[in-house]
Amino acid sequence: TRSTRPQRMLKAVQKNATKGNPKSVISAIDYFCKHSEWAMNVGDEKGSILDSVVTEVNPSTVLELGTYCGYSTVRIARLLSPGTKLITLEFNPANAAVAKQIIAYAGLQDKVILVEGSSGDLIPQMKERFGITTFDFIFLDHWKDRYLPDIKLFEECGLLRKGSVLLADNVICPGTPEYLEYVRKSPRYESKYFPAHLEYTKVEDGLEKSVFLG
Ligand SMILES: O=c1[nH]cnc2c(O)cc(-c3ccc(F)cc3)cc12
Ligand SMILES: [Mg+2]
Repeated sequence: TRSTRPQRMLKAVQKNATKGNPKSVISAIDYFCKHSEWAMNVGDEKGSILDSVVTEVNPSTVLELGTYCGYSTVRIARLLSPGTKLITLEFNPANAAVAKQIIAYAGLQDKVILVEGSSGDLIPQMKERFGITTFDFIFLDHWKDRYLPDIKLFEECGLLRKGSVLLADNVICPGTPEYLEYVRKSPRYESKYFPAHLEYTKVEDGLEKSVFLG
């Protein structure tokens, strides 16, 4: 039967990237998406903004919502301090299976905890299952309709502390208007918009960085 796009992306990584070299894995995926098949990775333009925020925060506890094929997982994990791990949640088992292999190809498997399941179910389990007190950095990149309920879940579960940074992809395209209104209006967040474009296109999109004020 016909392969899937994530499976073809994995083949492109195995063919064109160097094992153990995260930068080459990132480049191979971007090349595949620019020249072969578009895919919903955060991409290199928004990815550079992601890199700069991760570097600035230098987080000890990291959560990613929406692994997909592991592109942003690799981008984040390659920047983490030794001994720091990131937890990434993926709803789709087939995507998780590809992501696991791409993360391993980059040599970052020891810095990543990949968990299959829905964010709504898993967020309340973070403390008990992974010994998390609060998250220093959260990357929201799963499903636009989950951004608002999930940020409220973070608050309810006491997973945010003064200075926790949330970075959200796709706030313009596909768009998360209710989430944007919430973080921009709430006195408990300091929000900033980073304009960019939808990955591998000229369509407007951007990242919203929101700092929890406690
Ligand atoms: O569903 C998505 N989850 C996470 N990231 C996404 C992302 O970066 C882009 C898109 C997307 C954007 C335009 C389009 F025509 C089709 C899909 C979806 C997701
Ligand atoms: Mg995205």
